[in-house]
Amino acid sequence: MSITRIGVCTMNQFAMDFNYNLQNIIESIEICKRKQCLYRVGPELEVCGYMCEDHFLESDTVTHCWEALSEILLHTDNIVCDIGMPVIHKSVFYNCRVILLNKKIHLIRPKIYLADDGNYRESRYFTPWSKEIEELELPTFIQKITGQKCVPIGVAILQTLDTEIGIEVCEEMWTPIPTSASQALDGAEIILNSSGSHFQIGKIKERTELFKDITKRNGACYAFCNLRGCDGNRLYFDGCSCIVLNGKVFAKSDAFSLKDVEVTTCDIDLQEIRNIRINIKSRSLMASKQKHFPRIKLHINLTQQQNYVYYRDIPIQYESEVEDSMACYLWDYLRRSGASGFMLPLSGGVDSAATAISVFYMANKIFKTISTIDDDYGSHHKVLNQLRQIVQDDQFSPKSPQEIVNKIFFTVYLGTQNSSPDSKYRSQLLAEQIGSQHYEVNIDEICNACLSAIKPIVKEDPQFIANGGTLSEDLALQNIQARSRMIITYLLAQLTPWNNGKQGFLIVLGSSNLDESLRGFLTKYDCSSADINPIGSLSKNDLKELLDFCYKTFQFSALKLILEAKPSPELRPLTAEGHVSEKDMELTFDELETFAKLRKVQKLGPVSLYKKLRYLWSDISPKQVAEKVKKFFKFYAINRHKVVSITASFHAQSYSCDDNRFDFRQFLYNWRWPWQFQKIDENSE
Ligand SMILES: Nc1ncnc2c1ncn2[C@@H]1O[C@H](COP(=O)(O)OP(=O)(O)OC[C@H]2O[C@@H]([n+]3cccc(C(=O)O)c3)[C@H](O)[C@@H]2O)[C@@H](O)[C@H]1O
Ligand SMILES: Nc1ncnc2c1ncn2[C@@H]1O[C@H](COP(=O)(O)OP(=O)(O)OP(=O)(O)O)[C@@H](O)[C@H]1O
Ligand SMILES: NC(=O)CC[C@H](N)C(=O)O
Repeated sequence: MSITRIGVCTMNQFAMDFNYNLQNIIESIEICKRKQCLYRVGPELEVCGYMCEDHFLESDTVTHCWEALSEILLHTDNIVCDIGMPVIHKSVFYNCRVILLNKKIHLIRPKIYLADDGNYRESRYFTPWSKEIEELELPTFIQKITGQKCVPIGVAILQTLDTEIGIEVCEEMWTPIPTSASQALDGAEIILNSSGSHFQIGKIKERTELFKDITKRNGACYAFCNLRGCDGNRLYFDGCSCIVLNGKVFAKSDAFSLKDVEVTTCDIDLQEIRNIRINIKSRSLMASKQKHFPRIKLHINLTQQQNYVYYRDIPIQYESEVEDSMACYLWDYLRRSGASGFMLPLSGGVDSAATAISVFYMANKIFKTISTIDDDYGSHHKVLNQLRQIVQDDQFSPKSPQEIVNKIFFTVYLGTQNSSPDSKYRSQLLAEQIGSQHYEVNIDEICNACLSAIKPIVKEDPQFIANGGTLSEDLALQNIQARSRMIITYLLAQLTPWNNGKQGFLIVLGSSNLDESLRGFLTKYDCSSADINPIGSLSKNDLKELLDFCYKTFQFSALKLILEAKPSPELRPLTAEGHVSEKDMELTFDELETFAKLRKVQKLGPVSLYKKLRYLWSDISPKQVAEKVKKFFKFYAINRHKVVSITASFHAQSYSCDDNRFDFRQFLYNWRWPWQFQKIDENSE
């Protein structure tokens, strides 16, 4: 047997916060030493954090990384430290791994395939490495510590006294022929992948399948090391690091945890890799033809492990990944923003209930963390201290998640003459069950004051359609209610801490969903304009699933009532048939979700989308399909401008329509789409 133990460090790094990141890295190295790991691997760009975006283009960022590295070097006695940071070589920026051992730098390994789709734009900052190994001259203050003038930079396999290690950086694993496959064929037994891989529904499963597949085909130990936490923007890195051997997951980090540093490790018997490889003949044939990678020698024996614990294949399943990721994201946002809590306009509908329940979910996670005293990482103390700082009470010791919610979460029902008693009741009941401090404010007077102000200008009082008015009058009367809600919410967010004798401000949460944003069924600069929107990339159906899951988990009766109610903006006079969103939108939420997926995930334009839907919606005639497709694109085009100014949303879905970072499309269209609609008409005859 040949046993080795690697320390895979999942780290919650904060973009551009060098002190905090360095402290976490040093802590992770010390934990690795305590756990007798001889190789410490960290996530992608961990020194400066990921996403620094255009800060990656500032040479200061790279200089600060070297400064931090000068301290990390002092902790590298008898342990290989594999550190992620940007490096400049011959005036070109590279996204690199820096391999340290015994106060020396042994290799700088730049990324060779950059991440450039979806949420990533790495080639805006970095250049992929495409050369043979070269020599990089170290900054003089580093030379003084390492005693080296130059170190190798390029792609190589690390050769220790007893095994060989391949290095892969995040996106390289997602390519059709991953670098790890070639390195494994050339003899690397352990592959280390350091990543900054964000959360999206279903992605953890997809990733794990890739690791299993790579190690099954080749026989290898694959250690995937991911970042954790809010990236400083809309993404949440889910952590979920793991160690996989020959197709089986042997160890994994806690998913969606509040730990800033976590070291995952397990004992790997390298003999198991060798035995498998020898016996796959087709692999042997391929390996015999594999191009040779240069070797970098590390004078260390990695198989010093005397004890051996055998691990079993661990299933990776997360049924609450959306709730968990949103909760962790909100916690990072809260503790880093300096705010003293959240404020939410709570309407008694699905959307704001989903936002509210994600704050409760966050509190529940905090409560569980601070109730677990025997955790190796001191998370109990760290999280409790952060919470005490936020609530401005150094004795605060909550006995339930509701007690936490009560200190940091404020909700407000903003009723008008068009609001129903049912929605008011649902809002108040949910607030009571989750523990938020709930207010009720009637905004009729504010709307009336606005209308009085323009009285001298307008020819007569505007009326709702139900009272004989035009569509313009009706929309204006709806929008003034919606916009007044936003103003009152911000006013309360600013004054609530002061009113409670506390310092600071509250973060205003928004809750407009994906379907309504795509269709433009929202008032620009109303309650959809907030500081941050946790649910913006989720469809109404996703949100209903989320509420249903939370209802089953927490048994809050308010959630059941909310799920049973018909979505309504309640902005028009109450009539017998009510003000029903789907009727107003002229499209159902199911239809909108289908459009969202086909246009964004499958990248279908109006004509291809129509052709696809003819088969998917075979129960209606091609003409009816054509009408729905044209209706959708008309509304989308008229309203796309609303998405430009929409609140930043937490990214959770592949079909998000976020115009600022994910779904780049113009916002001024010819909404008649004459060319495309003519083709659709020709095809539907
Ligand atoms: N091309 C363009 N580029 C930039 N801006 C453009 C523009 N076209 C119009 N605009 C601007 O946008 C304005 C129109 O947008 P906006 O003010 O939003 O108003 P609008 O789209 O006219 O009406 C809002 C709609 O959302 C519905 N709603 C509102 C609130 C809540 C809910 C709910 O479900 O709870 C639903 C409401 O029933 C109504 O159907 C124009 O008056 C103009 O100022
Ligand atoms: N009466 C209200 N009190 C407080 N906030 C409100 C009220 N009406 C609307 N809002 C705010 O405006 C947002 C948009 O309203 P919208 O009707 O789309 O959502 P919802 O009421 O949460 O859900 P649903 O669409 O299922 O009714 C709400 O999520 C809420 O934040
Ligand atoms: N940082 C990266 O290279 C990430 C890319 C990868 N496609 C992911 O989404 O996880």
